[in-house]
Amino acid sequence: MDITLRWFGKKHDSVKLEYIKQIPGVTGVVSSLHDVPAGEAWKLEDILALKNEVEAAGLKLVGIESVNIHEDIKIGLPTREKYIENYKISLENLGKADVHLVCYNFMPIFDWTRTDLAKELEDGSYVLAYDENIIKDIKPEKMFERVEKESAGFILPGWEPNRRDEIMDLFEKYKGVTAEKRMENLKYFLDAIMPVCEKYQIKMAIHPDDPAWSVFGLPRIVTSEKSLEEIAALNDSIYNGFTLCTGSLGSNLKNNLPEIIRNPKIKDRIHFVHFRNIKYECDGVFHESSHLSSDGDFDMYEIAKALYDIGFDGVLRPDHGRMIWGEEARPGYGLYDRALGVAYFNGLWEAIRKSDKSK
Ligand SMILES: O=C(O)[C@@H](O)[C@@H](O)[C@H](O)[C@H](O)CO
Ligand SMILES: [Fe+2]
Repeated sequence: MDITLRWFGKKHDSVKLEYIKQIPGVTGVVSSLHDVPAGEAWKLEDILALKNEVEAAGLKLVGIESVNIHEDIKIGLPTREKYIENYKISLENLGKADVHLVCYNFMPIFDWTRTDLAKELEDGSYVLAYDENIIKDIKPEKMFERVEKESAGFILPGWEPNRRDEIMDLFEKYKGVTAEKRMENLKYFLDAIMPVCEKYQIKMAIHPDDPAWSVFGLPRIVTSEKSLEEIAALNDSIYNGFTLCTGSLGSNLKNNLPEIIRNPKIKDRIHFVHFRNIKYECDGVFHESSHLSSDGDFDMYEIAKALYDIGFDGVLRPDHGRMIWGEEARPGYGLYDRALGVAYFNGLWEAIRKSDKSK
């Protein structure tokens, strides 16, 4: 297994690769070409430059998070052909650069949604939080203002200010695009790219919708055990797989994470794990918590145990962390609490491994 951290590149991240390297057990990072807009083909030289930079710090570039999908592919417009071709070129170049994991999502218009990027907890730490009551009453354009104001000067994935103008136009384009249609569009995309993934052994890992239900009236399709089963069935290739993001999928408390991990139709397709915990305050209102089971709603031991039991040997990373010890960084992506998350996971994993009587 590779334990990694997400790194946004020198230009977009306050966390240094050298510091990531100091976290016990971390072998690499997942990163992206954050300046390439969704839909454009990635150049081999740019990928190699990123890879060299990571390797110079003694780490591996274990995967890409994310190669984003152009909205026309998600909507199923005729123009998708061009963007799918570009996606295939990006994959090919990643394969040539020896990168074999790609995380992506199929969320309409927005990536993850939060209503508060710096909610202060009792202990003085700051966390990302979600309140369905606010989302219910707010217009999407307003969300941009909210996010921009609170993002400490960093650009958040999916909420790039230059996307604001597209938003209303996109809402129009999404009208009438049902969940079923979106699933078909995902199949169309997967069928087109899988031959390239097979050729270069690139594991595609779709990220669940966050939160795991529809927001702003836009249907979301990666929200439950059933939807993961459906996605696995869209294309039989093992390269059509998942990012098991505990915090996203688990935001719907009906989703039983250990059970989903053990599901025979899903388990071999889990290529990437985002390991984190959340805490519900009341219905529809939650905040991200420290990784510790007792601080949140998930039993992190049971999640790690399920991963151990299925023989998980892919890539794992802590997902978001709290902002602690006065750190200033991208919301959710400070160094300190994510490093604590890694240490905690390492402890769980060692204990599970050593108590395995069958070994
Ligand atoms: O919540 C996060 O920060 C990430 O897990 C997602 O933004 C994730 O990178 C994307 O959805 C994957 O495309
Ligand atoms: Fe995630």
